[in-house]
Amino acid sequence: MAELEMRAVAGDRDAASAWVRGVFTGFLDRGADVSQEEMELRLARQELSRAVGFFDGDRCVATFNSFPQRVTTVGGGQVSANAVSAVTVTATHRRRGLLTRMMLPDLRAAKERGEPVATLIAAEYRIYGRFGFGPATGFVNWRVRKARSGWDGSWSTAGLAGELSMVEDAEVRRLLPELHANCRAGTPGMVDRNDFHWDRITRQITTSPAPPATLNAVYRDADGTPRGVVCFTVAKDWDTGLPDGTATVRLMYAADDAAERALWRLLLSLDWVTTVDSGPARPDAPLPLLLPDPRAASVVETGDQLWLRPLDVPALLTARSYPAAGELVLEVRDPLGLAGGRFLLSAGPDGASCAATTRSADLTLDVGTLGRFYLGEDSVAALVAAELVAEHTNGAADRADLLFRTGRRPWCPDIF
Ligand SMILES: CC(=O)SCCNC(=O)CCNC(=O)[C@H](O)C(C)(C)COP(=O)(O)OP(=O)(O)OC[C@H]1O[C@@H](n2cnc3c(N)ncnc32)[C@H](O)[C@@H]1OP(=O)(O)O
Repeated sequence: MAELEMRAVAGDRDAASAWVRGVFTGFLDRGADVSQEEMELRLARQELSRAVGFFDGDRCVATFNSFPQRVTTVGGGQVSANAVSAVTVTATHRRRGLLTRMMLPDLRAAKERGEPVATLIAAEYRIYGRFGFGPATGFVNWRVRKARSGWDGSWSTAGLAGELSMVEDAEVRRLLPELHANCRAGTPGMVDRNDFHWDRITRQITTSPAPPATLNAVYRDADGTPRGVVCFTVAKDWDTGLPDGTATVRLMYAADDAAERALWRLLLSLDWVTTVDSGPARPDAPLPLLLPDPRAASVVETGDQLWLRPLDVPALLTARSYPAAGELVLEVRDPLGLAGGRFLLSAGPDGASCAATTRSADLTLDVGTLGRFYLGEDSVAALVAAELVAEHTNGAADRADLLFRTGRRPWCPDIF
């Protein structure tokens, strides 16, 4: 087979259309199903300025995109990121290095632009570690069997400090940008989204695969300010003559604890529903502890969500806050030669500095491993136990945990 060449698709309508169909094929959807209307929407509204692909004749057989993103860090700051998305290589062209040929120049360009980190949501665990990405946030999918939970039919949403109301899709669309921004501000690991995304997930525009039609509820605090939203589906089941339905959360944003509790309470108090499936929920959601018998909530699945690829260690480490004072010398290995080196982090509640140093290292780790604890997700001591971090100074892992760990775990509810 002749050597294929990588091309940018921005500004070339035919190439961009083939690229969109290539993404569908690569994700095992039918490119032929992209309607003319959807193609026009995607070409007009999808951020394709950095999209590249490999073409075999007219067919786009490999796709890759990246776009600017803001990620909330610990302490509520924001870091600029290079978000990687729409990575596909069609089955006919896999394992010939096409992904590698798209990824490497993109990471180098992000580094040149000065973005401290690249991000993605990994379809499969084993794809991206080799490129220096590490999983930085996780999720837990809970299944609550209400009959086991202490539920006696009397649960309701009475007595909340605020108010819940059912709303239609258009109202969710109207409220989502502000709700999401409020939630994002206090949640390390959350990323910004654009209007195209909001239009799609609230079905204001028709795209495929279509998001499921949902029931929607909004929680407003005592001042009437929207603080949370849940969109859920209900599979009704009366086969046995008794109601045995399942409610599944498709989207939930809560800007504070009261909103989060209220939304779970609504779901748990739905009549006809005997099972509540949380979908990929924040890993430390209060859901099980809201139940008289938390064992009624069983873990269906756990997994990783946002992956981080540090590109500039000092810029990244100084973009978050630290609850304690301390110093740490990190030897960061980067086989791709983008972000490696030995760095001294001097951190404290009033700020942090980080710069290259010749001091001997306390800890040695691969660049992707930094992604694992940067937002407070993994414990460094546990990473030492797993031999993902080497500890050279006694107590250095514990010191790192005092600096990096957070009260609540980071959380990225969005797939991009
Ligand atoms: C951010 C996102 O968009 S996530 C979505 C990722 N896309 C998908 O999952 C769609 C289906 N899969 C695909 O499209 C392709 O298989 C891709 C994109 C994952 C990989 O593309 P390829 O061009 O085959 O990857 P490439 O040939 O560059 O592989 C580089 C290395 O990664 C390895 N690798 C690639 N994919 C996988 C995988 N799924 N599991 C394990 N290893 C993998 C290859 O074996 C190769 O290893 P080597 O260098 O030791 O030989």
